Amino acid sequence: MTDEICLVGFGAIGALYACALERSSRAKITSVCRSNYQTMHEHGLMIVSDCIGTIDAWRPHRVVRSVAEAADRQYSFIVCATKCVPEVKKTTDIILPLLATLSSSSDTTIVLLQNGIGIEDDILDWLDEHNLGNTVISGCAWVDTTMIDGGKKVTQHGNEKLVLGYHRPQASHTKYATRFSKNTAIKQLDVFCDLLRAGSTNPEAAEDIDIARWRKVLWNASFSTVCTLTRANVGEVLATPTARTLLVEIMLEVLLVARASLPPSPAVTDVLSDSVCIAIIEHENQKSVFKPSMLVDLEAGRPMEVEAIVGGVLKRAKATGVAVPRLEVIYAGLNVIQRGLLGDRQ
Ligand SMILES: NC(=O)C1=CN([C@@H]2O[C@H](COP(=O)(O)OP(=O)(O)OC[C@H]3O[C@@H](n4cnc5c(N)ncnc54)[C@H](OP(=O)(O)O)[C@@H]3O)[C@@H](O)[C@H]2O)C=CC1
Ligand SMILES: CC(C)(CO)C(=O)C(=O)O
Repeated sequence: MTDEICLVGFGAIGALYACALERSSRAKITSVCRSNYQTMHEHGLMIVSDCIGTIDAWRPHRVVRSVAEAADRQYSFIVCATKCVPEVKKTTDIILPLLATLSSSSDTTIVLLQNGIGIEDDILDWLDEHNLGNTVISGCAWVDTTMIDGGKKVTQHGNEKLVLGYHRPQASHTKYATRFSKNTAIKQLDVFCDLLRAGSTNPEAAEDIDIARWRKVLWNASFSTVCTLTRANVGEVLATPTARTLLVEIMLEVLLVARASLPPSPAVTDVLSDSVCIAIIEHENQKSVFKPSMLVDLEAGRPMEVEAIVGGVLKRAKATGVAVPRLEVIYAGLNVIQRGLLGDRQ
C-alpha cells in the first residue's frame, strides 16, 4: 500500500525525512515549498547525508506552493516540520487548510517534527474543539542537518535518531478523549516508523513521548539559549567555567518542571534524574564548534524558537508552581533579541 503524505516545512528536517519516507517506496510525498518552490522545480534537491547517502536532484512526488494547494486530497499523514514560532504563526493556522479536510471518518495522522515543549497543544485543542480524535505524533530529532545553497542542498553529518511517539489527550480535552483511539495511535506510529526505517533513517518509537521531549529540551533550553545569548559555539561556552555552571543550573530547573508536570513513573525517575545534566555536558565534545539552530537562526536574521523551547517550559512551570529564576532571565533576554528579529511582523 502507498501512503499519501503531505509535508509542510521543506527545510533541513522536512526534506531529509520526506526523502527517507519516499525512498521506502511505500509513500508519495506532496511537499509544500514556500521560498524554495522555484528552486525545487528548476534544480531538485541535492542531499548529502551520512544516513541516507548522496542523492542528486531529488524531487518529491508532488511539489506545491501553498498549504491550500496541497489540501485537495486526504492524506495518511500530515507532517509539519516548520520551525515552531507561534509568535509569527501558530501551527494550527499554518496547516489550517489541511486540518479542514479532516473528518470523523478519516484516519489522517498529524506528525510534528519540531523542538520544544507543548508544541502539540494547539493541535490537540483544535481537534477537541472540532470533535475529532485524529492521532497526533511528535518527533524529537537528534541530528545535525542544514539546508544550504539557497535551498538547493541539504547536508546531514554524523549520527541520526528520530524519537517519535503519540500524544495522549490532556485533561481539558474531553471531546478528543472520547474520539481518540490508543490502538489507532499505536498502529499509525508503527506505520510511520516502518516507512522511515525502510528509507534508511533511524526512528525509535517512544513509550512516552512527553518524557522524550523533556529529555530533548534539556539540551535546547540550556545549550541553545546560552550559545544564542552569548553568540558563542558549544565549545566556547563549555570552556567558560561560569557558563558551564549555568548550563547545569538551567537543566536542573528544567528537570524540576519536567518531574512536576509528568505523572511519576520509573521511566521519569530514570530518564529525568539530576545526574543526566552532568552526563549531557560530558557527552559533548569540549572543543565543539557546533552552533545550535537557535543561534543559526539569529545569525540569519530569522525568528527563533523562543516560545517553543523556553516559553513552553515556563508555561508548565507556572501551571505546576515551580520556580525557574534562571529560565525567566534567559526568556527575557531572548525576547529582547526576538523583538528585533520579528520587526514589522509584531
Ligand atoms: N536542523 C536540525 O539539525 C534540527 C532541527 N530540529 C527542529 O526541527 C524543526 C525544523 O527545523 P529545520 O528543518 O532546521 O528548519 P528550517 O529553517 O531549515 O526549515 C523550516 C522550513 O519551514 C518552512 N516554513 C515555515 N513556515 C512556513 C509556512 N507558513 N508555510 C510553509 N512553509 C513554511 C520554511 O520555508 P521558508 O524557506 O519559506 O521560510 C523552511 O523551508 C525545528 O523545530 C528545529 O528546532 C531538531 C533537531 C535538529
Ligand atoms: C540538539 C540539536 C543540535 C539536534 O541534535 C538541536 O536540537 C538544535 O540544534 O536545535
